[in-house]
Amino acid sequence: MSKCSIAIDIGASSGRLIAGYIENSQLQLVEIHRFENKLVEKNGHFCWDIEKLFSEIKTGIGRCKSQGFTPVSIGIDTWAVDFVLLDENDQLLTDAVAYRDPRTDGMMEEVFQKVSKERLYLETGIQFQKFNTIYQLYYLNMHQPEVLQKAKSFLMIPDYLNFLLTGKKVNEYTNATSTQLVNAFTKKWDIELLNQLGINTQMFQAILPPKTKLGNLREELVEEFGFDMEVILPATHDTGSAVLAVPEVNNTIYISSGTWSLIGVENKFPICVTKALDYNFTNEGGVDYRYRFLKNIMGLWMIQEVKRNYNDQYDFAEFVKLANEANNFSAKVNVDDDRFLKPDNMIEEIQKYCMETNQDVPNTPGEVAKCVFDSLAVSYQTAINQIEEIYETEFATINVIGGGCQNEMLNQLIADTTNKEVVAGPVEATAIGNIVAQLLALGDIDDINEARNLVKQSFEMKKYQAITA
Ligand SMILES: Nc1ncnc2c1ncn2[C@@H]1O[C@H](COP(=O)(O)OP(=O)(O)O)[C@@H](O)[C@H]1O
Ligand SMILES: C[C@H](O)[C@H](O)[C@@H](O)C(=O)COP(=O)(O)O
Ligand SMILES: [Mg+2]
Repeated sequence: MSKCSIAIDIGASSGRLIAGYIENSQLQLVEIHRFENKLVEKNGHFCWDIEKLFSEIKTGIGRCKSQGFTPVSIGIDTWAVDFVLLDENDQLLTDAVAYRDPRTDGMMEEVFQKVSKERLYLETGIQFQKFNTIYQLYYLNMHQPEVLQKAKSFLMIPDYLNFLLTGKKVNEYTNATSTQLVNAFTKKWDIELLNQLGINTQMFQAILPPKTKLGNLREELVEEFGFDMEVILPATHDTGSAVLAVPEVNNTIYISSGTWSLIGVENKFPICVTKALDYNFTNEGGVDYRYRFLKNIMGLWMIQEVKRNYNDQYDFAEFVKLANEANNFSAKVNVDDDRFLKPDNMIEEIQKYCMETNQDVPNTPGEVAKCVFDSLAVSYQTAINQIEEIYETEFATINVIGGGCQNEMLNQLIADTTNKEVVAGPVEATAIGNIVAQLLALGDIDDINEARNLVKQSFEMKKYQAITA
C-alpha cells in the first residue's frame, strides 16, 4: 500500500479526489474519483447539493484502499464565497445557496448605504462581486433575520465539509478573505464592519491559515473507511490552492482557467490603491499570508453553458475543433457583463448581445464557441493591461493553469492577443496546490520555493508564442 495525501478539489463544474505522493523526486498524482458538480433548484434558490458532494467525497475515500493507497492526510478545497449556517445543535439552518442565485441582486447597493465602497475596499481589499458573502449575509439580514439570529456557526463550504469529516468548526483564511468581511491587514473578521451591517458576529469561527492540522476523522468515519487520517487545511479557496501550484510566479501573470478565469499575480502585500479599486481587482489571501492580486473574468462557464444548451452534443475538445473551423467569425462580447452570469440560455444571450452591438450573429456551434474564446482573450488582454498599469512594469509570461489550459486554441489566442509567451499547465493545479500544502504541513516539503520547484520538475508545460500575421 502506498502512503499518500488526498486532495478533494471541487470546482463549480466538477469535483475530483486525487491521491498525491512524492516518488523519484517528482509529485505523482492518481485520480481516484471524479464527479459532476452543478446547481440544483431548492426552496426557490439555486443551491449546491452539499449532501451529494459529501457522499461523493466518501465514495472517493472508500476507493483509496482498493486502488492501493493508504492515505495519511486529506485536504478539501472548493469555490469561494458560499456558506451554510448551523444552529446550536450543529444542524443546518440554511441550504448551501449558490453565488449565482439572484438573491443578492441589489444587495451591494443596500450595503453601500451603510458603508462606503471606498472604505470597504481600503479595509478588505476585495473586489466587488455582487455575490460576495457580505451581500449574501446582508440579504439574510434583510429578508430572513430570524435565521441569522438563530445561527451559532458560519461555515464556508469547505469548512462545512471539514466539519462533517472531523466535528471541528473553523474558518480557513484564504476562503474567509473572499467574503469581503476580513480586514486585509489584521487578517481577522472585521467586527466593526459586521456590527455596522447588523450581522451577528458570534457565529464566525476562528480564522486558521493553510497548513493547519485540523484533527482526525470522526470515529464513525474511521469505522466506515477502515482507516484514519489527518485532515489538513490547504488553501480551501480552490484558486488559492491553484496559485500555490504556479511553478514560477516571478514576472508571471497566472490565469486559473476553469469555470471562472482568475487572472492575476502573487504579492507579499495588499494593493488597495484607487486604480485597483477602479479596475475592481481583489487581494484574496494566499498561503503563508501572501496575497492573490487578481480579478474574476466570466471564464469557461460560458462554454459550459453553451455545451448544456446544445444538450451536451459536443464535448469541450469538439467545441475547440469547431471554433477553429469558424475562423472567419469575429464578433465578440463583453464576457464580464452581468447578463452572462446566469442567463436562461447562454447561446441566445450571446446572440442578443451581438445583435444589439450590430455584429454578425453566431449561429453554428463553431461560431458561438469562437465568439466565447475570442471574447475571453480580449478580456484577459484588458486585465493584463490594467495589471501592468498598476505595477508600472511589463510581465513576460502568462501561465494558464486548470482545466482550461487544455484549450490549445484559447492558449494560442492569448499569446497572439497579448504578444506574450503563454505557458500552459498544470491541468490539476488546484489539486496539486492542495496536496503540496499538506506535504508542507507534514514536513515532507520545507517551503513554498521547494514546493514550486517540485511542481516544475513533475509536470510538463506547453509553451505558446505569438504567431505574427
Ligand atoms: N479537452 C479539453 N479541451 C478544451 N477545454 C477543456 C478540455 N477539458 C476541459 N476543458 C475546459 O476546462 C474547463 C473545466 O476546468 P476545471 O478547472 O476542471 O473547472 P472547475 O474547477 O471550475 O470545475 C471546462 O469548462 C472546459 O472549458
Ligand atoms: C465565486 C468565486 O469568485 C469563485 O469561487 C472563484 O473564486 C473560484 O475560485 C472559481 O473556481 P472554479 O474552479 O470553480 O473556476
Ligand atoms: Mg477549479
